Amino acid sequence: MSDRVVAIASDHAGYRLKQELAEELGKLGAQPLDLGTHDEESVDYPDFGRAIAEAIENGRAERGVLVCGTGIGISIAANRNPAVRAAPCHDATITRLARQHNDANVLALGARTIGAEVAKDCLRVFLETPFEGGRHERRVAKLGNGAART
Ligand SMILES: O=C(CO)[C@H](O)[C@H](O)COP(=O)(O)O
Repeated sequence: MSDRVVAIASDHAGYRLKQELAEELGKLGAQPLDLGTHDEESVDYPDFGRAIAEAIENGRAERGVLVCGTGIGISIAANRNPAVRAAPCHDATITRLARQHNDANVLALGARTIGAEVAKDCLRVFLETPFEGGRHERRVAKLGNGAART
């Protein structure tokens, strides 16, 4: 993959991991679009889930990466936008399946629940794994999400 814009955002709990993953995105050949937060001062994760969702919806980014303490709250926030299919993931296997079966376009990670190396594995698999299509196409269509397949 090359020159793909990937938006990335976190709350305070995910800030440090988000910084590491933004650097990793560059190493993987993607262009990180950092939508904050920019330090460890306490903030509200819905604001950052929404920011990523808007970047996906308006085409500024092809995919997104979100980090909060657990990956749960920030993925709930992003999934309120119908352009988003955000998947909270904790290892490479579930990340691969989130791409192959669910065509997830946002990866959500928990900085308090997984280590940085596992998070980097998830990121690589998220970027490299194609959607399988076939029977999954029909099911993803029933989710009602309007985002283009990526
Ligand atoms: O994981 C999260 C949401 O799902 C948040 O990062 C977490 O709730 C933040 O907690 P605190 O304000 O105690 O740092």
